[in-house]
Amino acid sequence: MFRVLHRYAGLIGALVLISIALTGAILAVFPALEADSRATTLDAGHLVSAVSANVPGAEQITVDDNGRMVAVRFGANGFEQIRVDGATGEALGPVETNATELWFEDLHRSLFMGDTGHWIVIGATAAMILLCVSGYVLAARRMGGWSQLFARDRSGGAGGWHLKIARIAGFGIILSSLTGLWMAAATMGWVPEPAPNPAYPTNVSTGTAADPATLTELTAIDGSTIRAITLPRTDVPGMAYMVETDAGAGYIDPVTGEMLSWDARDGWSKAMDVIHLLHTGQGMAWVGLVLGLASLMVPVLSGTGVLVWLAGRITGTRKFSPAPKAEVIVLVGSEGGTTWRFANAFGAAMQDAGKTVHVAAMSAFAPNRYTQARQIVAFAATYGEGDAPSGADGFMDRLNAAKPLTAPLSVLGFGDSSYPTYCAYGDLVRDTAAAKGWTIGPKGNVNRQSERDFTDWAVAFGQSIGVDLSAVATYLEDRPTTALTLQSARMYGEDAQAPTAILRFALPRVSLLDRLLGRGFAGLRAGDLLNILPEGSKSPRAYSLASGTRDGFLEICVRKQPGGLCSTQLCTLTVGETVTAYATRNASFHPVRDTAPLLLVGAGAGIGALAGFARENTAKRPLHLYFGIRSNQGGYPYDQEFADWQQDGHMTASTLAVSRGTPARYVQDALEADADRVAQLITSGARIMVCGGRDMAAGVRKALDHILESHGLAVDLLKSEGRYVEDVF
Ligand SMILES: Cc1cc2nc3c(=O)[nH]c(=O)nc-3n(C[C@H](O)[C@H](O)[C@H](O)COP(=O)(O)O)c2cc1C
Repeated sequence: MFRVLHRYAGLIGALVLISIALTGAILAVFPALEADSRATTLDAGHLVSAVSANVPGAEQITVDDNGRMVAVRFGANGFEQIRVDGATGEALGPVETNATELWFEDLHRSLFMGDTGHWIVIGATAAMILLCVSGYVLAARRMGGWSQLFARDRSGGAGGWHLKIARIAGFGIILSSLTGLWMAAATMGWVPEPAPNPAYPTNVSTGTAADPATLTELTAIDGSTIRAITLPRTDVPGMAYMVETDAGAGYIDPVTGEMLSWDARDGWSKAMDVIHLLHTGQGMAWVGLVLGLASLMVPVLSGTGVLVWLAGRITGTRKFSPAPKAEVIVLVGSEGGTTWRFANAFGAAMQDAGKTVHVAAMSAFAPNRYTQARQIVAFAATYGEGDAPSGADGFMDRLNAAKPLTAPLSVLGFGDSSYPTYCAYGDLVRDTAAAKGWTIGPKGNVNRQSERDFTDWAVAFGQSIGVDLSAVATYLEDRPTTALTLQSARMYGEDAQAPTAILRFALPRVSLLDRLLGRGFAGLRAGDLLNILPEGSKSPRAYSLASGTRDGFLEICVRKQPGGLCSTQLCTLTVGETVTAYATRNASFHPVRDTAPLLLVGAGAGIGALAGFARENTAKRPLHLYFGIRSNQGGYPYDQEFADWQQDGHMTASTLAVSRGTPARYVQDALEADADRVAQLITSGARIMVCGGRDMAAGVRKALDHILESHGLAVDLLKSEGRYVEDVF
């Protein structure tokens, strides 16, 4: 329901909302431009005396919300409004209306359409509130609960920006909209006007009026609190000063200076003042500027929102049911995105078999919404050392907190059997659920996105509930792949039986849509993955990118594996030949954008991503590299670049460990040898990124634990703080 509300309220109102928001943002600047620094220091009596002397015939003195003081008198051409210097009471010249401000005000309040426009604006403002509230509900679901609303979000593209901006700007937009609606209601007379209303005195003295600067009650009023003073007419005896201040309104006798009647401003009227201030910023310019900034985000949010919606339509995502209506809940724990392909295929096959299906990220796990669920299925990928993928953020906490449902939970793990922690996260989910009392459905693992593993499990699952899913593989939409042309190849380490190639491919043309949606080959960064489909296999192999889209080429570092299908094909590729590939994001292995030093540790082909981080380090943050290779005879990968980058500041220092050199040492030995410097870097806040083989990563963890022990730190602690990340293969 919230998704439909959010989508349609947004699409219908987008243009009107953009116009209201932009004009609101522009109007918010006027108070800051117009704020009058000549606020008065005089009391009301001396002010009236000075203004009367400078503007003969003045009948009223008013002060607007920005402190501009105006004297009004009846002259030859009717009423005249004269700006007055609050500090001296001197006349500054006729008031000039700001035509631009009036134009924007008219557009903002009624789209130049009078009452009809006013109603459209009221409707659109209400839609804006619905949009923000439904948006917050969706954001909380996506982040895994309200307590996680502001947790770090690693998604990129239009959707990522939409979420990041909306979470912050939403509060300002809601505040502006609510106060705007209230003011519109007040204009329409739907809320009582709370102005103070003192009784007109009947006992005003009729003698000669005294100099206002001598009237006790008038001079007792602080001039800076005045909103308006109406002066008694000299030709009509028995008239009193009418004074309106921040505190209330009353009448003062012009002869005796006595306060004849007074009506204090009540709480209601003060609340209206605050609402007015919050909406217009008048009287407190910075509030206006903050809210104006939030309003400026409305067009950005409309644009990114439309792109998210378009992306769903263009990729042809099948329409699944909302969670409370679905019999089958499919939850996806993915990092690189490939698991979604299987989940969507499974969901579509189940739907065509007559089931109502809901497909969502594991991070959106909300068991209390699964009121019709008969089956819950989790497709869970594994990362790092058996860790959860980012798409399952918060899942385990909620599983632990939830009461088991009667619907059984089936877990299909996605992983790679070359990892010792093969599908470990899927196993963890299954074991935890079983321990909590959930009934566990058919289990299975999918190795390297094997369609056969997937089909085997799906068929077994279907049988368990009486549904034929033997054709599930036909629902697998293939990812769009691209032919990449090799531009250059550099080979190293052939003497040491560790052939490693740096392959540079031409960046394919990136469509505008991909660029806007941040997908395909658009917006890639070093550390993202280039998935290559070797000839003769449907199973892609992922290589870390050593370059980003901005570099204008795609570079990977490949270690030739004995008998390896893909690495052999890549290492024998010649310039001008092509490979079939697609790219996926690996946001958990991007350097966090801050100024903390980077400590990069890697070995073998792991140097690719690390070299990419140095290449993109245009901000020249401190960057220290420890890098292990088998032999440096005849050079090693990126040897020339490292020298250049150290010269131009992209890299602070690089330390090489050669396992078949003299002295023979691994990268962890190099870290131990530099223990003091390493400890100093980490204790001063460095972020550590490790890339390469599993054994190397385990050795590095051990060495760092040893180095950090005496400093009260450990790798696990750094990991939990997000300061230690690994990309291990
Ligand atoms: C950096 C990285 C680390 C991985 N770590 C593991 C692991 O520890 N255990 C495992 O079984 N699979 C591991 N895998 C394999 C993925 O789980 C597997 O490719 C999965 O299908 C990816 O799904 P996704 O694209 O939806 O995230 C890893 C893959 C990458 C790229």
